[in-house]
Amino acid sequence: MSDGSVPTPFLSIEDVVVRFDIKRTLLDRLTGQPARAIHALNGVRLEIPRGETLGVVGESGCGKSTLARTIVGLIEANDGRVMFEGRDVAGLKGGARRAYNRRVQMIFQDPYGSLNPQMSVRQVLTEALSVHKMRSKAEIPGRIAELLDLVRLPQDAADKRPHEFSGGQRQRIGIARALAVEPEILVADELVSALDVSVQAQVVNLLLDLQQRFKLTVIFVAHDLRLVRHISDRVAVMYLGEIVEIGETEALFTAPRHPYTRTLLDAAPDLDPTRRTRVASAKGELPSPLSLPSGCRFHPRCPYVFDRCREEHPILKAHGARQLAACHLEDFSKAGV
Ligand SMILES: Nc1ncnc2c1ncn2[C@@H]1O[C@H](COP(=O)(O)OP(=O)(O)OP(=O)(O)O)[C@@H](O)[C@H]1O
Repeated sequence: MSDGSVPTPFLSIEDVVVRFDIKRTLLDRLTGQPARAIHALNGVRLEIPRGETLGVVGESGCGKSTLARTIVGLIEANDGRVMFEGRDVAGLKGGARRAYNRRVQMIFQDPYGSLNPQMSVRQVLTEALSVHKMRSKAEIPGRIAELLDLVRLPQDAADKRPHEFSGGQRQRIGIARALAVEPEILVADELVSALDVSVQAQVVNLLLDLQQRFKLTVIFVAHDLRLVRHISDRVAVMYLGEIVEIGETEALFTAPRHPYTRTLLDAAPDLDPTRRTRVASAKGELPSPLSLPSGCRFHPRCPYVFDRCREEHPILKAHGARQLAACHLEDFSKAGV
């Protein structure tokens, strides 16, 4: 509590803006082209309570990975703040910063790329345990055995190297490495998208078990809506660097409040569309993040567009107790097209 009455949010993302500047070429300079930037995050605002699993979905290029990387501190925001237990992460120094880096762990899509091929699993885990001084030297072998059990790998895995494992097993090693430092938040960016479908469910169920066992807060970035529905308490839908809808998982999946969410759900083959009223879908391609549309960023593709959408940027507003959506229509599913 900050003043004895208002609870301090566990993790809050406050109007975060991230731009990637594009280097001007010689030709750009000669032809007087102005400097340009990719607008990857355009004012993302989000609070994540302790213990929640938040799914983050949206088309490729909408800023999911940028958001994940900004939360763990791999990308610095141009504007806005990431607040952890009421403190601005950008301002954390020394021991406080190291503590944040330990408490918030990222698991990457490609464990092969993030695991040193020369190191055995034992060395990988020993390194993780030593960097953050999690255990004394004498305690490390016991902790490694425990971690292998936790991610359901056999004990002899400790002396093997990454190439001796399947993709799913490597992903378990990545999870064990993250767990070694006893994090409170796990940020999983496309954790299973490189794996076979049959293996995906096993790894996601493992994550779900670990989340419950250690009361972890999980940010689960994924394309696969079926998996997101399975694992998440709430889901945030991103479009062109903004959250256009956020809500409790079942509410959002059964009665989406933003036309873009509906488009995403309609495009997912293995969700049951018969439970939703059919409405019109988005048209066209995702606009370039180099030059954002005016008003509602979704308006050029929205089947329900009207004048206000072209001019006024909608903010997230409540639809009942369980959802927020940034759309000028009160209820788009009742609008005529
Ligand atoms: N390091 C970078 N330099 C320049 N542009 C970048 C960089 N990282 C991301 N971008 C751009 O920022 C935008 C958002 O990318 P991001 O990877 O966050 O989207 P995403 O939703 O995670 O996509 P995907 O689902 O394909 O991973 C894209 O236009 C992308 O090309």
